Amino acid sequence: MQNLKNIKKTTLSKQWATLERVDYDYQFKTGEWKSVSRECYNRGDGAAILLYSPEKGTVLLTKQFRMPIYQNNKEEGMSIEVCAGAIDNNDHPLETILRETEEEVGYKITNAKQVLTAYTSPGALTEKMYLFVAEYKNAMKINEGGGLDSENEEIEVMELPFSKAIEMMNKAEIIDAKTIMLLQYAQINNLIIPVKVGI
Ligand SMILES: Nc1nc2c(ncn2[C@@H]2O[C@H](COP(=O)(O)OP(=O)(O)O[C@H]3O[C@H](CO)[C@@H](O)[C@H](O)[C@@H]3O)[C@@H](O)[C@H]2O)c(=O)[nH]1
Ligand SMILES: [Mg+2]
Repeated sequence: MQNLKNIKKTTLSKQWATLERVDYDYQFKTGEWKSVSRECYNRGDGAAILLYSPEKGTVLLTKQFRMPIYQNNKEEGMSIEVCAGAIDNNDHPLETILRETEEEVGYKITNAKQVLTAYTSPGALTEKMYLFVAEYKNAMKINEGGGLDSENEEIEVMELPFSKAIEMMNKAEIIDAKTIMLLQYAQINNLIIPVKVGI
């Protein structure tokens, strides 16, 4: 970029993830150069997946306690989300999401389709998320899911009619951005057509 120079990074915190302050000079459209400072939180990239069953008309979601949400609103700490996980250093997003599907919801899927890519909060986070969809079937269930005890995860698996998930999204009971993106993707693309009884 021609309108960006003198980038200087200062690490403000380096623990679980890294918080950096980035100072830089940016040339605005008027031609004027200005010094700008932005804090960037880096916890890597992520992958998420909407697991759906066209036969049953259902989706598999998770429910877990999220401290950052609780910090914002004490009433909303238990978050309903699609299965998701952080991408380990050199993993491919697909490998990550197949592993997370086993750990969090207990299904062994072998394939998934990447449908969207999204920066989840570009004013603050470096995180890019790879969003997938995949069909699941009862025969693919290999364990109860729930996440890893060793990582202090406690994840409730929820199997819901797709229509119920959409209703929960519309009533702001589902308020996680990646989950909303994927539910709306499924809606727009008619992934789950309601079963018509008696036809
Ligand atoms: N000690 C410690 N552990 C942490 C911290 N933050 C996360 N962890 C641990 O790191 C693991 C993260 O679990 P994942 O399933 O890999 O990620 P996630 O929390 O579900 O995050 C997913 O969704 C996020 C929200 O949309 C995404 O930000 C993220 O990229 C990912 O896709 C969990 O075991 C959690 O205990 C922290 O600050 N300290
Ligand atoms: Mg997770």
